Order: sequence, then C-alpha cells, then structure tokens
Amino acid sequence: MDLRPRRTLLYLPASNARAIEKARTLPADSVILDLEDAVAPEMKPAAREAAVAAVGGDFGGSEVGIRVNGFGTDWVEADFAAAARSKAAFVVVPKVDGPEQAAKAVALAGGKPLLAMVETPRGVQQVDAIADVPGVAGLIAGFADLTKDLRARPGADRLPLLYAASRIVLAARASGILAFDGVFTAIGDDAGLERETRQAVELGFDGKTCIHPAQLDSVNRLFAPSPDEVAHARGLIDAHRLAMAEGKAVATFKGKMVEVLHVVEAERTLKIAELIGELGGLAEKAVEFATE
Ligand SMILES: CC(C)(COP(=O)(O)OP(=O)(O)OC[C@H]1O[C@@H](n2cnc3c(N)ncnc32)[C@H](O)[C@@H]1OP(=O)(O)O)[C@@H](O)C(=O)NCCC(=O)NCCSC(=O)C[C@H](O)C(=O)O
Ligand SMILES: [Mg+2]
Repeated sequence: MDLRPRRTLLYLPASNARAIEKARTLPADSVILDLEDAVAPEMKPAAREAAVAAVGGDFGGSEVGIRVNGFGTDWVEADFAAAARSKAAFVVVPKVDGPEQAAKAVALAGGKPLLAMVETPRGVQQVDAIADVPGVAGLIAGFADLTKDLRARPGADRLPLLYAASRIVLAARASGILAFDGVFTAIGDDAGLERETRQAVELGFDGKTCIHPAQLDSVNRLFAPSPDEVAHARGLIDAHRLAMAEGKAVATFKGKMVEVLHVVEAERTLKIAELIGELGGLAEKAVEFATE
C-alpha cells in the first residue's frame, strides 16, 4: 500500500446508512465498511449492496475498504466478488487461520491490497507465514475474538494479549507490511482509550482500529508525530549530516549516538508528519516544523 497516514481505521456496519453518511465527514484516515460481525445475518445482502454503492463516494480524505465475511460462512464468495469489483481501496478478511487462506483471499480480492485479521489462536501461530503471502498488505489484530478463543481476561494493561500483539508487529515488520491494533470497546472511557493507544504506539503498531467517532481525535493525535518528535528528527538529521561532512559515520545528538538507522527513522517521522498535514489532519504544528 502507498505510504500515507493510517492512524485510525474506523469500522462501521455497512447496514447503517446514517453511520455511512456520518463517516464521510469524520477525520478517520481509513474507513472500513463492515459486512461481518456488525451486520445481522438477514441484513447481509443489503449491507453488501450498500457497501458497494457507498465506497466510490466522497469520504473526504479517508480511504475506504470493505471487511468481508470469513471463510466457511455463507456470504464469503458473494462478499469477495462484490468487494473486488467495487471501488474499495482495500479488502479486510477476518479470522485468517493460515497462509493458504490468506493466499485464497488475495486471489479473491482481485488485485486489491488485503488486510488480514489475526484473531484466532491458529492465526497467531501462523502469523509469520500469513504476513509473507504476496498481496497481504497489512495485519489487523482482532483482540475481541482472540480474547474469547483464549478464554483470557485482559485488564487495562492487556497482559494476556501482548504476546500476540508483539507477534503481529514482528511479522509485519519482517515482511515489510502494516500492522494495526484492535478496537477499544469502552466508548466514552477516554482515559482508557488513551492508555491503550499509547501502548499500541509503544508496541510499534502503525495505527489502531476504532469503532466510534469519539475515538478518532485522540487516536489520531497519539499516532501523529508530536512537534517535539518532529523537531528532534530534524535536529538528528542535521547532526548526522554535519558528522558525515566531517568524514564520520556516527554522530552524537542530545547525548546519544546517531547512525544511519536513526536517520532513516527520523526521515520517516518527517514524511508521516508531512502527509498528515496534506490530509488536513491534526498535526499542522508538526508539519510546520517538518517543512520550515
Ligand atoms: C457501538 C455503536 C453501535 C454505537 O452506536 P450509537 O448508539 O449510534 O452511538 P452514538 O449515538 O454515540 O453515535 C453518535 C453519532 O455517531 C454515529 N456513529 C456511531 N458509530 C459510528 C461509526 N462507527 N462510524 C460512523 N458513525 C458512527 C451515529 O450514527 C451518530 O450519528 P448522528 O446520529 O448523525 O449524530 C456504533 O458506534 C457502531 O456501530 N460502531 C461500529 C461497530 C462495528 O463496526 N463493529 C465491528 C468492528 S469491531 C470488531 O469486529 C472487532 C474485531 O473483529 C475483533 O475481534 O476484535
Ligand atoms: Mg473479530
């Protein structure tokens, strides 16, 4: 997938016309029109049609994808066929258990980037092989389903899920693809959302899936480079450039050693900040630093 901010991926039931209209105006980097768990069985065909009709429309700066129903359900084939012929920017497939399913999903998605959900014990065990399948552009953690399957009882620190979270990020990085955190279901618990999002940033996720408009500002802010981070990145790049001009391969900046790997990371920070600015996002101040 192209490099662009994907801090927030907002799910909404494709059967909910009001939510679709609302999503057109929301600051989600990506929108996922859901055909799976958020849609009642009797509504599946109508939701599929609504998703295809909506996906080509104007969602401001948000890119829009479709989450199909999973393998083994009555709807999977029709969902994939509809998503593949639609204007969706990507397809999300739930409950991917292994590389065979991932490869099948890639073939059915008709050339669209595939985001594979890792939300079963088998999926976690096979996450490296799933991430390696050509056409899989990213992994999305499905921690609600995984919690159920594990019979785990995660608290605010999500301790029982951290192994899976790290496996997902590790697999994504090893394969050069994206990794997204699961949803925070306690709508209105702003402190809880902030804590969980900070943890997702620390773990290395690229963004977080969301379920309600009220979650977007906070998650967007926490995944954007802060002005301090942007200023630090600029300073670090300058310090390294100066050292290179003096024939050195390493420099120090703010008391720490700096090598090319730190420069690469700093350049990525500046690029993300710049792209967020182009989206008209929330990090305008960061962009000022990045472009001055
Ligand atoms: C959870 C909700 C059902 C709550 O909906 P509602 O009671 O309507 O909330 P509000 O009254 O607070 O809504 C205020 C307005 O915002 C709009 N709205 C609400 N949610 C969304 C949304 N997700 N996208 C767009 N717009 C939204 C309402 O329509 C109101 O608008 P207005 O009346 O014009 O002011 C609801 O939030 C919801 O359905 N959320 C998404 C649920 C979903 O998609 N679930 C599936 C994905 S999560 C998952 O599957 C987990 C994963 O697989 C795993 O295993 O972990
Ligand atoms: Mg799920």
